[in-house]
This record gives sequence, C-alpha cells and structure tokens, in this order.
Amino acid sequence: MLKAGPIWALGAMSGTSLDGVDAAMLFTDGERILEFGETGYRAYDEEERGLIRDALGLWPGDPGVEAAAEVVETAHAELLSQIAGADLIGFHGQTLAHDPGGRGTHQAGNGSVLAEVLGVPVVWDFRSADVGLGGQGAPLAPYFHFACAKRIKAEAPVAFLNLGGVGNLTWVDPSRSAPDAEGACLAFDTGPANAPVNDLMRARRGLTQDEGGALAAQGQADPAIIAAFLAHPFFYRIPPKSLDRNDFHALLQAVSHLSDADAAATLTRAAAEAVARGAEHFPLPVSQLLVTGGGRHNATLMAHLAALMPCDVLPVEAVGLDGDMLEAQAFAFLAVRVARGLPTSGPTTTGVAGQVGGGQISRPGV
Ligand SMILES: Nc1ncnc2c1ncn2[C@@H]1O[C@H](COP(=O)(O)OP(=O)(O)OP(=O)(O)O)[C@@H](O)[C@H]1O
Ligand SMILES: CC(=O)N[C@H]1[C@@H]2OC[C@@H](O2)[C@@H](O)[C@@H]1O[C@H](C)C(=O)O
Repeated sequence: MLKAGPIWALGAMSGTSLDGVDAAMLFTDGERILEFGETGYRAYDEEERGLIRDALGLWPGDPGVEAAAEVVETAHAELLSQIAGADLIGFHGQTLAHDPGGRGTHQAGNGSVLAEVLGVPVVWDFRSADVGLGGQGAPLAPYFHFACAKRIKAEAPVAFLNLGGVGNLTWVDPSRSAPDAEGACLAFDTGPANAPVNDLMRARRGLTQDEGGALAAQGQADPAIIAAFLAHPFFYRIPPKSLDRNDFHALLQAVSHLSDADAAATLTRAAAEAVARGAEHFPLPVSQLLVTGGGRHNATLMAHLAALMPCDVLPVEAVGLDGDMLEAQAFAFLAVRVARGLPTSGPTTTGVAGQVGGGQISRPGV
C-alpha cells in the first residue's frame, strides 16, 4: 500500500532520440506538483545505442529485442539506484515501435526486473492499455502538462511543446479543475522534430545533432519539399494523433540531393512548420508556447517557431520549469496517478473512448 497524501516518485524516460535515460524525483499526489527533486542522466554508449537502434521498428519476440531491452534495463538500474528516497518509480522504457492502429505499441524494458533490482514498486507499460482500448497511446505527458500549468499559476490557456525526436503539443486551459475535466486539455504529436536532422547529421557528418542549429542556419529551406511534406495526410487528421519515430522517413529521402546545409535547413524548417500546422487545432489562442525537450537548444528551430507562431515562444525555463527533465517528471507524476487509480489519458489526449488509467504495477518480491 502507498502512503496517503503526496509521495516522492522517481520517473525515468528513454526518449526517441536515443541519447540516454533521464530521471527525476517529484513530490506529488498525482494531482498537484508539490516539489521538484533530484535529477540524473545516464547516456548510452555507442555500442548500447547501436543495439537499441538495430531494434527500432521491432516487436516483442523479434531477434535483437531482448538485447535492446537488457541495455535499457541495465542503464535504468544503474541510474535509478543512485537516486535515493523514492516511494514509487515510473518507468517508461524505450519505444521501439508504435503502430496504434495496427500492431500496437512496444516499449522495451521490463518493470518487474527493475522492481526486483531496486526494491521499489515500479509502474510501467504506460501505453498498452490506452492502445488496447482504441487510443493512440501517446502523447501521455499532457495530464502532467496540465499540472505544470497550475504550478506556474497560468491564468489563461497556454501550450507546451516537446521537441524531442518527435514533437508533441499540449494545449491547456488552467481554469479547469482537473486534466480530465471537459475542455482542460487537447494534445497530439505534431510531426518529426529532431529525429530527421539527427539522422542527417549522422549520415553526412558522423555527428549526433546539428549543434545550436548552426548548419541549418547556413542553408536555405527548399519550399517544394516543405510543401510536399505538409501535404502528408497526417496533417489533415484531426487530433488526437501520434507518430512513430520513422513515420516520416520519406522526408529524409526527399532532401538527399541537397547540400548538407540546405538539407538541414529544410528538415529544421519542416519541424517548425509541422508545429505551426498543429497549433491551428487549438480551441482558443494561447499567449505563450512553452518549449521543452532538446530542440529548444536549436536556435534556428526556435527562430522559425517564433516567426511562424502568433504568440510568445519561450523555453520552459522562462517559467521556472526544467526542459531537460519534464518528460521524466511526467512519468513520476503518471506513476502516482496509476497507483492512485487516476486516469492518465482520455479522449482529448490520445483519442481513447473514455478515461484510461494505463500502466501496470510490479512490486518487489511478488
Ligand atoms: N544544443 C543542441 N543543439 C541542437 N539540438 C539539440 C541540442 N541539444 C539537444 N538537441 C536536440 O534534442 C535532441 C534530444 O531531445 P530530447 O532529449 O528532448 O529527446 P527525447 O526525449 O529523446 O525524444 P522524445 O521526446 O521524442 O522521446 C537531440 O537528439 C538533438 O536533436
Ligand atoms: C510512442 C512514443 O513513445 N511516443 C513518444 C515520442 O516522443 C515524443 C512523442 O513521440 C510523444 O508521443 C511520446 O513521448 C512523450 C513523452 C509523451 O508520451 O508525452
């Protein structure tokens, strides 16, 4: 049994950009954020990243998946064992494949293994129940974004934009009482964010990212490629909607004949255009777009967003939040919601028919 009232939960996320694992402590009752706590990061080394990359697109039982899951579990065990004081752990794992309308969703890493190793109850497998009930299974951060809007005392609608490998947007009306209240949230994936430009930098320069957006800043975006990209049926779908990391593989092929700088410029502009397209779905305008995730360090991407959006575009640090840790904090928050029987997704965040409490709990010694 969990203690009554707020508890310290430790959340961990291994994101689609495959850089490593983020972990963060959060003091919460699953409704309010009472305190932010210790954070940690554990990078994957090249060999580990290779094993995960080789398993992208694969499903449980496929060759290579066990090896990737072991990497994920080991990295999490190493990182999480260094952060003391958690009553509960929220373990997202590593998404290897995501096909909500088809085969389902697959996060590598077994929470019951971590519960044994760490001796703390672990909430994991956050997305399957939502997908099983017909939802997108993503994004799941939105109910946490609602709590963030309350925490920063927002008085009017705001939007949170996560620029990871894939982008996702949450529109929040902080005047509502809870994230599952009518009209409180609208959330969806926007399109590819950093993944295509990372893949380009790796293929052409052997680098992991376009540092600061410097290469993109030297090139010209190709308007015909951007127009073809925005004609993709994904942009005509009414949200909620979600994406797999490689759903926009054609975009990378489309820039193959361009110079390095023009290709980076095109992919970076495309990511920003996708966000602006997504923002057209907001129920009411926002005064601030609060940006989290690694893409907020890409000055070229941020400049495109500022030019395209009819509101202020700010890193979440401008309102006192930690943009490197928001996703890890989200899974700490969601773990407490699961343990307390509160929903983690609903019709306006994943398109599922009703409110869903995703996630299973593994307790040590069970
Ligand atoms: N200084 C920087 N300059 C340019 N890009 C950066 C910088 N720092 C981070 N990024 C980009 O942000 C990415 C990491 O973002 P983040 O950690 O938010 O992704 P993630 O959590 O793995 O992905 P997701 O949210 O899709 O699961 C890097 O791979 C890189 O593309
Ligand atoms: C299936 C999956 O893992 N999706 C991730 C990914 O990374 C960003 C975007 O695509 C979002 O849908 C989600 O992650 C965040 C943490 C979420 O669920 O809110």
